[in-house]
Amino acid sequence: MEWKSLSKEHANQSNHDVKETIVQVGEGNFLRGFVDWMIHQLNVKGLYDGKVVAIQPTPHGKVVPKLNAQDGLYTSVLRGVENGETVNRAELIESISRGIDPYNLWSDVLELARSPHIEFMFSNTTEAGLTYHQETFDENTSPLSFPGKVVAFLYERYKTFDGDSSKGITLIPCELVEGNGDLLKEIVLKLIHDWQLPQAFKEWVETDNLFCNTLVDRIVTGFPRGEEDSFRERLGYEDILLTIGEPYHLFVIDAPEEVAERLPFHKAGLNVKWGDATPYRELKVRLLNGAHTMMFAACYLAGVDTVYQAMTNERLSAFVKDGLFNEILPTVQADDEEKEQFAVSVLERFSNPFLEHQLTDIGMNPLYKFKTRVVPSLLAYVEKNATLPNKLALSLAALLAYTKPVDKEGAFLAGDRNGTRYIIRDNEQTLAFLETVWEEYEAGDATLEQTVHKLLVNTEIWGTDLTQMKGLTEKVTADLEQGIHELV
Ligand SMILES: NC(=O)c1ccc[n+]([C@@H]2O[C@H](COP(=O)([O-])OP(=O)(O)OC[C@H]3O[C@@H](n4cnc5c(N)ncnc54)[C@H](O)[C@@H]3O)[C@@H](O)[C@H]2O)c1
Ligand SMILES: O=P(O)(O)OC[C@@H](O)[C@@H](O)[C@H](O)[C@H](O)CO
Repeated sequence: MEWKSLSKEHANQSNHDVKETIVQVGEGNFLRGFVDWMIHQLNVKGLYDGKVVAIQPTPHGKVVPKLNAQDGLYTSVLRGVENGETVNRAELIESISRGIDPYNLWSDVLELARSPHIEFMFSNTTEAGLTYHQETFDENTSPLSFPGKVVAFLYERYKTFDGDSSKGITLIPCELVEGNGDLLKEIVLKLIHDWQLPQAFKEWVETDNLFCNTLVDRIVTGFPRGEEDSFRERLGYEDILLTIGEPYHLFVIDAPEEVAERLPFHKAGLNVKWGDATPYRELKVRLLNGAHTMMFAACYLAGVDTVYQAMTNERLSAFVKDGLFNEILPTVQADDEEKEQFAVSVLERFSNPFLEHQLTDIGMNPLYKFKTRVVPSLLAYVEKNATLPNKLALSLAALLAYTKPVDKEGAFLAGDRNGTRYIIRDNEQTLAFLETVWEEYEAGDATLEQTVHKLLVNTEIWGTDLTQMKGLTEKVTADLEQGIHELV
């Protein structure tokens, strides 16, 4: 049977006279399954009246054409257990009006910047996107970096409204980086300096625009590969942007009361907290993201593909629980009951049978994630116990095994699991370093222990010299020699 593609024919709300009030840098799974889903809830409940324009952050994006082909529509499916009940809820999300590819239609972005209605900017460009890149400014073309686009957008707005203080906007970045709002502001100011833009513009950015720190939490696994047929039957249309996630969500936004009034997520029954994100961040990044990062390589190399498969495998789930409860949890500074409860909820969320969270997806930029999400637990454990945490050390060995290249794969490297190729994705410098170090090993110019030493001594990668941790190089070498799948 031929299914119709999702389009405005299926919409419940009219797209006429829509007011575009939110600009969003990013169009990925997470934003669609989280922020845009939340704006939709506000619109539906009459608590907000505005739509989102999604801007593609990099020249390689593939989502904007799909979004526009579907008139900005897509379906969110939330699957899992909520308040003890199994839910499997599909909802047409109508909060996005359109997408813009700024590399082809930069003039559309500038036109948006000139709109008096714009009041918020959301973003999620991954940790790699929220970084400073030196680049030149040409008013007629899109800057390459995310912060560069923000500066160009704000500058156009500043000029259009002649520095009117009421035309500043509230920026709510969702990248999983500590102090994300402060960092975005810092990079924006640095670019304004680089580009020698007027001092008055800099002052307008600093005083009339608000940069908020946030913390986000929801597992969004994206498109349900392999389930296309059953979804067509269920929905009655073809949706190439179907977005699967769990029902659980938490959004912490550090912003003043007036922002909460303009964007009343909490009144729509959403789990949005207004205030300092720091305490939530520590718990979430160390316990949830830390456990994901600790488990992905070891479980993948042991032969399973998804988090759920790992959690339903006796040996692998014992590994995850041991690492989480005995090695990560005691090192996190938080109220005992609160952290225990959070760790229990993490295991429940990982055991969600309705989510197919691919371990290789969690393994994107794995060395960077290990540095920010696991190394703090490793260091704190050794400091506290004067001995190595067995499971975290094993997860480090697994990470090295996972990132050992066998080939190149476009701009990335390829790894091998018993004849199955997977892509090793990280930043350019990290990949070049891995390639060189492992080539020397393969050429017989370094022993395995010397290779592990070369990897662990790199402070750029780990944020610290891991060879200083007594016995770690030897333990990781021994684990690699024995084979990760034997040990987990
Ligand atoms: N998926 C989740 O469960 C989840 C939950 C919480 C937080 N997050 C965060 O969201 C981020 C995105 O996850 P996703 O599932 O939406 O992935 P995705 O692949 O669907 O989207 C990634 C987005 O980031 C952009 N991007 C990638 N590299 C970039 C760069 N160097 N510069 C600018 N933009 C860049 C892409 O163009 C795309 O818009 C993750 O890094 C993660 O920190 C994800
Ligand atoms: O999204 P990443 O790639 O930064 O990390 C992988 C997972 O740990 C992450 O997506 C979690 O599922 C998410 O952070 C839950 O809120």
